[in-house]
Amino acid sequence: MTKVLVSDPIDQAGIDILSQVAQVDVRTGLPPEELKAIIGDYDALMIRSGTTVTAEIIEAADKLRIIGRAGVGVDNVDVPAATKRGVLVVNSPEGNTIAAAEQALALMLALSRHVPHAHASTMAGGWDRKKYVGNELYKKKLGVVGLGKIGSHVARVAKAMGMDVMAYDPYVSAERAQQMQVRLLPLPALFAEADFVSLHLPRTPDTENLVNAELLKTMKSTARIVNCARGGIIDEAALAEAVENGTIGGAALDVYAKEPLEAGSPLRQVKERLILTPHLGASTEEAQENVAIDVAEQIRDVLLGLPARSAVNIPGLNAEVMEQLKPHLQLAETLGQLLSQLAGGPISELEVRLQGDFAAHPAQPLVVAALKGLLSTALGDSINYVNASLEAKERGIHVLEVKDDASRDFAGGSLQLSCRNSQASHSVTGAVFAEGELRITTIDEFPVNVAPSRHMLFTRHRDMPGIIGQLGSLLGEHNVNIASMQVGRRIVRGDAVMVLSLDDPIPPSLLVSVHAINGIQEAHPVTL
Ligand SMILES: NC(=O)C1=CN([C@@H]2O[C@H](COP(=O)(O)OP(=O)(O)OC[C@H]3O[C@@H](n4cnc5c(N)ncnc54)[C@H](O)[C@@H]3O)[C@@H](O)[C@H]2O)C=CC1
Ligand SMILES: O=C(O)C(=O)COP(=O)(O)O
Repeated sequence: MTKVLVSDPIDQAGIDILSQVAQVDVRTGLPPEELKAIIGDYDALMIRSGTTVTAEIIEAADKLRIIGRAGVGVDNVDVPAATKRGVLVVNSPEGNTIAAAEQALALMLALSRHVPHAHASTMAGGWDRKKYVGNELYKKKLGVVGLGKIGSHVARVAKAMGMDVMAYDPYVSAERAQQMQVRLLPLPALFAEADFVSLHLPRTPDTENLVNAELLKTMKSTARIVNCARGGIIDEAALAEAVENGTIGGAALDVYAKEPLEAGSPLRQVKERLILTPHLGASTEEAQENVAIDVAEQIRDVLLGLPARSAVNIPGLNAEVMEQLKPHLQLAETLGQLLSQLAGGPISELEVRLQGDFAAHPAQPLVVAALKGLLSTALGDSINYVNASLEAKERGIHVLEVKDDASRDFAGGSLQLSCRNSQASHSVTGAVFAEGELRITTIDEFPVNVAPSRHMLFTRHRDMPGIIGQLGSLLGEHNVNIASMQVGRRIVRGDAVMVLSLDDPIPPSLLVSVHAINGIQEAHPVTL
C-alpha cells in the first residue's frame, strides 16, 4: 500500500486528494527522532515550514519518492541530500503569494498606526489617543527587497496606495522594473532613502544577516522595516537594539532565525514599536487551500508515475515539458541504455547531439533522460530524472551537448548519443517516427532501422556468407526466438552490424558460442 506522511497541518482538500491514491497518515509535531524512525515506511512526505527534513532523515527514507512542500520556501529541506537520493522535491510557488504579500501590507499598516499596541492599551482600560498618533503610507518611500512574486504584489498595491516604490533585486532587469514603474536602487541607497523597507527574498548563504547593525544605522530614524520573507535575513539582536534605541522607527516580523521564536529572544524584550507574528504569512484559508491542492496533486501524480509541475530539484523538466517531449525523452533514455550496454563499462564522455528538427527541442531534458538511461544499466531503479545529472558528475562523465540543425536525415530530426571510454567509442542514433514510434537508426555509424525491444542482440561482424544462418541456427537450438533481424553495412563484404530483436534473453553460455562463430567480432546482448 502506498503511504503518505503529512507532518504539518495541511488543508483537508489536500488530504482528500492524497487519499485517492494512498493511505494518508497525518502526524504533526513529530520530534526529529520519531520522524526518522517512521519515515522508512513512506513513499511521500507532505510538509510546511514546521518540519525540518535533514540529510539524516532523507538517509532513513528508504521508500521516499517525493517531498511536497505546501508553500514556497524549501529552506527547511536538505534539497541536495534529496537530489542525491533521487527524491523529488516539489513546492507551490504561487499558492500563497497574495497571502504573504497581504501580511506584509497588513504589518506595514499596523506598524504605522500602532494597531496592536493601541488595541492592547484600549483592552486594558486605556483611552490613549495621543500616544498612538501614526503616519500615512501615502507618498512615503517603500523599498522592496526581492522583487519576485510576493515583492511585486506588494509593490503593485503600495503604488495604488500612493507610495513611491523602489526595489533592490540583483536578478531583476531594468525593463521589468520599468514595466512595474519601480526604481531599481543598490541596497545601501534603498535603505538610506526608505521610509519603509519590506523584505521578500529567500534566505540563502548570500542573504544571511543581510540586514545587520551597520545597515540599520544607515536608515532614517523614522524608517520601519517589515520581514515576511525568512528569518536569519535580519540580525535579530541588532534589530531589537535598533528599535529599542530609536535608531529606526519600528519593525514588524513574521519570520525568525529559529522557529518557534525562543522564549529568551531579545525581540521579546522590546515593548514598543515592534510587532511580532508567528509565521502567519501563508495562513489564510484561501492560501492554505491553494497550496494543499497544488502540492497534493503533484504528490498524487508522481505516485501514479506522472511528472510534477513544480519540481524544485529538476530544473527545466516540468510536467508541460515532460508531456510535450514524452517520446523524445523515451528515445533519449532508450539510446542511453543501449549505449551503456554497447560500451560495457565506465564511460568518461557522453556527447548528446540534437540533429535536424530535434535541435528545436530544449537540450537539457534530453541530456538528463540520456544520462538516466546510461546510468540505469549500472544503478537500476535508484537512478531517476532527479539524480541522473548529479550521479553522472560524480562518476566523472563529461557531457557535451551539440545542436546540429543542418543535419537532415529524418523529418523530425534525430538524436545521436556517442560515448568514449579508455578502450573504445560507440554511437547510436534514433528518431521519433509518426505516432511517437521510436526507431534506432544507426549503430556505430552503421545504418539500421529497428524499433527498440526488450531483449536484443547486437553484433559486429564481417559481411560474409553463412554468418546470419549460423547465428540463427545457434539461437534456434537454444530455444531463443528471433522476432526480427536486420543487417547494416557500409560496403559489401566489409564490416557490418546485425541487430536481432529477441523474445527471450540470451543466456551467458550461449553468448560464448555466439562469439565463437567465425567472423563475429563483437556481440552485445541488450536489455531495454
Ligand atoms: N511568511 C510567510 O509565511 C511566507 C514567506 N515566503 C517567503 O517569501 C520569500 C519570497 O517568496 P516569492 O516572492 O514567492 O519568491 P520569488 O522567487 O518569486 O522571489 C524572490 C525574489 O528574491 C530575489 N532575490 C534573490 N536573492 C536576492 C538578494 N540577494 N537580494 C535581493 N533580492 C534577491 C529573486 O531575484 C526573486 O526576484 C521567500 O523567502 C519565501 O520563502 C513565502 C510565502 C509565505
Ligand atoms: O511558503 C512559505 O515559504 C512559507 O513561509 C509559509 O510557511 P507555512 O506553510 O505557513 O509554514
